[in-house]
Amino acid sequence: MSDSFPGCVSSAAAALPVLDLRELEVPERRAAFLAELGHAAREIGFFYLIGHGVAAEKFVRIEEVSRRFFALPDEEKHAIGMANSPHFRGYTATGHELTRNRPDRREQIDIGVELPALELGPDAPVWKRLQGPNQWPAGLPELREVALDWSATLRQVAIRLLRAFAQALEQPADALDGLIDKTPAQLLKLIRYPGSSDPALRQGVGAHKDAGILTLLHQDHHGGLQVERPEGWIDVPPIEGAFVINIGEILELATNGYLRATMHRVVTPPEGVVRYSIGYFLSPSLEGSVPLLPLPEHLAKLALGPESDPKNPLFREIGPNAIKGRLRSHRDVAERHYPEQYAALDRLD
Ligand SMILES: O=C(O)CCC(=O)C(=O)O
Ligand SMILES: [Fe+2]
Repeated sequence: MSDSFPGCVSSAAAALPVLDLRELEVPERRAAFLAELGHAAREIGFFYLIGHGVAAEKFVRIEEVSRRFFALPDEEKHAIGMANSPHFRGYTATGHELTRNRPDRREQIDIGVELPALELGPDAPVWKRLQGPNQWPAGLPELREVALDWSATLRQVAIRLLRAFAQALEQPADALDGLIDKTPAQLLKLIRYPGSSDPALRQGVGAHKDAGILTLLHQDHHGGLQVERPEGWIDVPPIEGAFVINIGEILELATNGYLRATMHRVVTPPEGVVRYSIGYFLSPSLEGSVPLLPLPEHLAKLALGPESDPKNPLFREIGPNAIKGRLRSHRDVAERHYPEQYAALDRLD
């Protein structure tokens, strides 16, 4: 796929490290695992994870329910359109999500933590409206059980990794727990990328960094994910049963840029091919703010400072950051539910 893109470097799977989470529990392998984890997250910001313990049946169930969801009639998907939801949950049709102001060629459903909406007075901070129920399709009742089970399972893997990161940075294992110990937040996205050979429709999802703490991605066998490296964009080919893990901007901020949130994108598959992927994003509790870890001197001197986009600076307070990102990506939700913020959006661009 890469040869159709100038400046794109092709790569073997081995271009990204493969880490085995089982090694964390083996006393004589543990130190080496933590060193590899720190290295992968610092140098590349992306790696494959095997030995994560997620049962093969769970992969089968989530893949199956994802395909069945996208195969529902359009009316059923549109009935749970994200524009209905001030909590940014539900279905987004192809072309309706923007990355850097350009439409992505993918359809998806966003599923967060299933909690009731908060009762809010007029002076409540606007980000408190992010909490609320998901939208579930009437024609696929199993989606709820399977998606919430997958999210709960991946949350445990993500938390194990977060604690391993803390230790790789020579901190106590719970040093980053403050990010997640208030109201839980997370996002599960079931995604479908329809193929096209039109060069104008190459953007499956445009180049971006993930906004959260950590992302665990399950991709099907088609490929299309690419990561930015100093030498150009490299392919991240699928490895069966492995998650692709990447660092989000929150972890970059908490480590003063020692760990890296790396740019990545998805290239539209060729005509006649459909790619499915499932992203689990561990998000910080909205009420919190991002700590700055007191890294030991020998690590601190390697921290680059967070590479903040001047057009989109990051706040340490999590709630305001989270709502800003969602409003920019989903203008239809902004227009319908956040008119005041919608009117101000262009000034942010
Ligand atoms: O679908 C993929 O492979 C990656 C998607 C992604 O990067 C995202 O949704 O943030
Ligand atoms: Fe991403």
